[in-house]
Amino acid sequence: MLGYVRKNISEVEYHTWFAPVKNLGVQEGSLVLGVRNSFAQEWFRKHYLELLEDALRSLGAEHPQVSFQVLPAAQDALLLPNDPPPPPPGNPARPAAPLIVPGENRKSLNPKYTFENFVVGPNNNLAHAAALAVAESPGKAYNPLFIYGDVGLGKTHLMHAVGHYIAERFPEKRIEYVSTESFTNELINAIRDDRTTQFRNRYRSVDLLLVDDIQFLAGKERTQEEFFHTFNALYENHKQIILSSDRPPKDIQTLEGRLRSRFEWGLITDIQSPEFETRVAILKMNAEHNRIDIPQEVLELIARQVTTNIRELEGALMRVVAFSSLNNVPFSRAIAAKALSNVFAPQEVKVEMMDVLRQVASHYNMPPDVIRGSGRVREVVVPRQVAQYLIRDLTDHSLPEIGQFFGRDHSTVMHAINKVSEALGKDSELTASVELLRRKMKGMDDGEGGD
Ligand SMILES: Nc1ncnc2c1ncn2[C@@H]1O[C@H](COP(=O)(O)OP(=O)(O)OP(=O)(O)O)[C@@H](O)[C@H]1O
Repeated sequence: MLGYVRKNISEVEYHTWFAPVKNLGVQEGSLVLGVRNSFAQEWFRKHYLELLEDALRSLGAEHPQVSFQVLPAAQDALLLPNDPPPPPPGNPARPAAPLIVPGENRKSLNPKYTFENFVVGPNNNLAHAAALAVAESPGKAYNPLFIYGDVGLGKTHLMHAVGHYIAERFPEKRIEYVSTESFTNELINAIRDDRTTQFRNRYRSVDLLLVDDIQFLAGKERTQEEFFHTFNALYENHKQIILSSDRPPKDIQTLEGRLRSRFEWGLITDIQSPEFETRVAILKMNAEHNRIDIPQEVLELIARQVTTNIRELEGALMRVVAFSSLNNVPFSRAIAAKALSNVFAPQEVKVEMMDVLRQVASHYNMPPDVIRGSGRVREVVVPRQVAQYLIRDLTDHSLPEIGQFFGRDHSTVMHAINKVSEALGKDSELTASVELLRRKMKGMDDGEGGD
């Protein structure tokens, strides 16, 4: 909603009126917004009601209703935004200023970005393990720790998690989190105002320095120079440095060689897009956090729609929640599909090997590991062959890759596929199973009719 509002009013207006608003949830079909005082309440009613209703409409609400409630003074004083404000239009989706939490040494950390709230999966387990190691022995384990990966995959989250962990154990340690953009701007201002000494002292006296989006150093010679000295000062004093980037150091163009080599001194680790199970687990955790009781199958539908960016995945969940509560209907796959249909083009669902195995296992009512195991009885061999056939059919994986997944060689897989192909159309039970599974996997069989 805020994203919509922000596009339609000036930045000043937005900051004056909308930044302090608190979401009090949906009550009897109406979205209740907490505002500071009765003056604001009146102002919102007069000037922003229609805009807010339009915003809800754009999110799929058919009969949007918004009301305003004055917050008690104490709540007002403690007012914290629930989420980082949305990016201004035109900028890539990333949170703006981090949230402020109490605790002297972690002022700039987002309270949500802790290890407890980080779901570990095959896509991020190495980065997670490295971050934990660094958190346990800062300045000793890997220095610097360099985390890279695409947009919205949890780099900032992991960095902050290290910050929280260290802040808790060592309240006296100074922790600084900064985006490369802010670092650059601060430096420019410091030079302009003749305050470079203060600037240097500030960054060279921290115990843990977290720098986000270090790829933006590319082409900025003066900032690189300054960062080089900051890096050296911290490194020599065994202070921990963690850097994030959308690409590994070797791919950052126009980065000075001496900086690149320093970035490679410690450990370089990447985060990949999460696979289906991890996406579902992240959604589940988010739902539990927000005390939303939402069926597993709905989470699975969302996880199939959004496959690459976790920020978007979370956005999709919130969209489904908003859609169903504003329209006062319970969660279902059909409702979720509807809520997401305007934003995410119904896509060919990308199926992964593990998805197929799980579906086949549940169809034949046996654990996935048994199907992948070494058993040779017919009850296991048939599901295994069906799984291999469907993986070949529905994914881009090669025979050797499928073989590896099942711990077998590619000729065994080829044999399995041939067996199933030959039986199709002859063995009616097998044919029905394969067709049912194929439909399920393509997301066509949602059991809800054509809603
Ligand atoms: N493994 C995870 N478990 C739970 N939440 C996650 C996980 N990874 C990312 N998230 C959530 O996804 C959102 C985006 O993560 P984050 O901002 O850390 O991404 P990023 O890689 O730093 O993105 P950018 O490149 O835009 O800076 C955050 O809300 C974060 O909490």
